[in-house]
Amino acid sequence: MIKIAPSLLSADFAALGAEVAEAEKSGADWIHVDVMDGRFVPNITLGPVVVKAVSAHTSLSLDVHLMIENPERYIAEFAAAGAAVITVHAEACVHLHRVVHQIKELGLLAGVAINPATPASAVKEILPDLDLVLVMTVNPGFGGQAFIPSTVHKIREIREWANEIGHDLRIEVDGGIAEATAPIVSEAGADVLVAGNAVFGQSNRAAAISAIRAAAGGAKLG
Ligand SMILES: O=C(CO)[C@@H](O)[C@H](O)COP(=O)(O)O
Repeated sequence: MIKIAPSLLSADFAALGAEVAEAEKSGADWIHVDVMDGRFVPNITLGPVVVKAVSAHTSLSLDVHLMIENPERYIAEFAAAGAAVITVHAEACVHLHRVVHQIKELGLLAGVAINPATPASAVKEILPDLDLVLVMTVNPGFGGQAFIPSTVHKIREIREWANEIGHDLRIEVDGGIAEATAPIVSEAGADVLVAGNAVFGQSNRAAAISAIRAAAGGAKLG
């Protein structure tokens, strides 16, 4: 089943409560929360205080994507704030296995993200321990960037590895996902589609979510 996770980065930051409530009403499955520190990525966004505030306005799972250095220092705080999924970057974690298990021990789903220039092999060894792999389809830091097609083969590779070991892995994609790119990533094996501009940038969010879901689902059926 495809999940659509609208990214808060493209929402109205002055009305986040209303924005997540509307996304839920419009058919979103998860809410994707982009946490940026101005060091790992060249942008600064929000922290656990905002995650907690947002969690009061939705019953959907909060899918927290940590684009920060030293994520191990903040995992407990994001868990307490209401995160259901926490994803850290392979490039930001020297002790990736320890960080992944820190997330799982808190009862959350654990994800690892890889940047466009990072090979899929960066997650191969730890794949059995993961609930989710996030294949970045843009360089992290900003919404509204163009999808990078050369990232797609990594989705396929990771899906094959997961199938080989019989592991029920979620593969998430993030960056430039819209009606046109959804079938490409879905056909390759992605099943959680993050969409910022293609949902929150549209006036009719329900129509935007169903168009992306239909495009992705069509590819799977085809
Ligand atoms: O993590 C990021 C960017 O670093 C994303 O979640 C963006 O917010 C996606 O935005 P669109 O490309 O879908 O507009």
